[in-house]
Amino acid sequence: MRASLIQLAVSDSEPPAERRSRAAALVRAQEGADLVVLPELWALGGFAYEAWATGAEPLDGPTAEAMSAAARATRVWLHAGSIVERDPDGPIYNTSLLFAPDGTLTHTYRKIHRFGFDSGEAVAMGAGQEIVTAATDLGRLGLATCYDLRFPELFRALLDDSAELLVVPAAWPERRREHWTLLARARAVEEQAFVLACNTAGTHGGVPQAGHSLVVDPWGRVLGEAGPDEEVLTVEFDPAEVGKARADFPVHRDRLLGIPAPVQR
Ligand SMILES: O=C(O)CCC(=O)C(=O)O
Repeated sequence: MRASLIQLAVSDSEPPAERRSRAAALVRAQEGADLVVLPELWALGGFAYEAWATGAEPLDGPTAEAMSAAARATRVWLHAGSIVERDPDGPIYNTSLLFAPDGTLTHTYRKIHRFGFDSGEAVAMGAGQEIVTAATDLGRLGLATCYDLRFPELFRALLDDSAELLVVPAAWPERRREHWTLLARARAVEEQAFVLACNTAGTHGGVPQAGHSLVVDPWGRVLGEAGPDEEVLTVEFDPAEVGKARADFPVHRDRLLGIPAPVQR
């Protein structure tokens, strides 16, 4: 299969409507790909907190509409990164959108681990409550977003739901780039899965982004890695490698499903 990760440069100066058109054109340019991935919160900016309340949109809002049309025109599975979702009955969420090649929105995932400690998502957004995997003709996708990458138990839950291709849109800062590439590889090795990790480039909310989107195979090998700037990273691989890796090195068989309790002293 061929996957294209669109590492969009996100700035505070480009209006969201223009960035939407630009992203849609980039998706349409990926003809021949099977799966196209965009980063986290690329329309408003992952660190542009002050833009979220007014820019939040519903699941049939302008970003979803543009991405559905782009997926349909290009006949690709499109993981359109995430939007600031306005839930009419609740808070805002950081919600990822997956579109089928006919443009149908088949899955959404609300980010479970909110980043920011005492600011940003952690105070402004609701936390997702559901693990999401998606059966596709390419394999089963497991959905996670940015900061989620630091929580291996989420990825174990995705494995337990048969995920083979772990798709991680992000807005990961340059300051912690080493963590980004290291954790993407760690999750691939642990779950014996492909990791497709798509970051933003540029600077939003005053936070320079790391770029360096990457695709990692189930052995932890980096099949392709972007540089720091806007770029489309295209990688070809065989999803059947997941089953082969799990059969050749059946480490999951040795999982202790109940870790022994600590000895009381
Ligand atoms: O965990 C990190 O270092 C970055 C996470 C982040 O920027 C996010 O989840 O938006």
